[in-house]
Amino acid sequence: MSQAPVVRLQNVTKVIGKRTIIDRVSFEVRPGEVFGFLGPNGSGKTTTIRMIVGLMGMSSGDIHIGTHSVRTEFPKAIVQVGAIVENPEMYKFLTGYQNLLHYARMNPSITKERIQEVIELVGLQDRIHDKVKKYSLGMRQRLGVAQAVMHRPKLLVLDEPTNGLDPAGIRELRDYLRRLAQDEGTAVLVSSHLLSEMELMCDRVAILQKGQIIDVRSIRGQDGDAATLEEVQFDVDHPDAALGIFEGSGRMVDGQLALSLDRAGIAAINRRLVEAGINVYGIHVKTKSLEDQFLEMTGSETIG
Ligand SMILES: Nc1ncnc2c1ncn2[C@@H]1O[C@H](COP(=O)(O)OP(=O)(O)OP(=O)(O)O)[C@@H](O)[C@H]1O
Repeated sequence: MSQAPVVRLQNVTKVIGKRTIIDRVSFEVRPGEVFGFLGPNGSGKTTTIRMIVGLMGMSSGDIHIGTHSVRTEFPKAIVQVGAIVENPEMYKFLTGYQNLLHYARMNPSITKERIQEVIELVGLQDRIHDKVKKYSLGMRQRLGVAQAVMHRPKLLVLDEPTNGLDPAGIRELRDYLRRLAQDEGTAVLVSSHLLSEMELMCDRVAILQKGQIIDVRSIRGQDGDAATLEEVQFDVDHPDAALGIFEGSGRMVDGQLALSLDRAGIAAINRRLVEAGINVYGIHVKTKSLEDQFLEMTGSETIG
């Protein structure tokens, strides 16, 4: 909790014509965290990701990458990002290695040692000198990730990276994304419409529905075990002020501040509210599995 977020969305909104496609979306991803952006098809994941990487403008709100605003300091913000949003462009008649060399030439800070490092990171060392046209989808994706992280971005963004992968490919993707987060401290943001995949891969997930974040919660404890987290509502006299303190992790439910917390978290949040001069009249704990919540909120057809 103490580390400054790598990416921070604050009330990001996108209006197209008369439709609000993205409605006040706020969340943050911290260094070394694999963060899932989960929602049914059409909920607005791609639109949000396109705004993060500057492929689309925001109607209101802001996104910071580190300390730089995507709105007002785009060049400084985007150099800290590696992304695969559409299919990565690869030269199929070149080898994987030649493709990486080609991209490395555009950035003088990328050394041969770094290229070797990213190849090992994504586990492509045995096939890197084969032509890309011989690669499976999973291998092409690894090459795409290797290319996206060569310049050591603080944030890696992948839109629906599990699409088309078989279970083994998904497991491999999970393993190397976790390695990247742990070894290099990269913050990883991945979108998916499949809860089962997000649960395997992510530390935390935000659930998006109809352009709104309806939940942000942790999936793993620091030791890698599933954390026992609960939805906790704080009945307070100034809910808006309380929400302001926990922007990014808190949300408003029935006029009350709601957060996903473990037992220690409940006590800590209560203390912070009181210290901020906010009166707490009640604390309500609701235990529900992520799957239960996701089903309830978005309908069963989207569960993988
Ligand atoms: N340029 C656009 N003009 C109008 N509507 C748009 C535009 N782009 C996206 N939308 C609408 O915004 C909503 C969110 O789309 P988006 O592609 O972001 O969803 P998604 O969660 O990524 O879904 P999927 O997984 O199907 O790609 C959809 O209802 C879509 O029709």
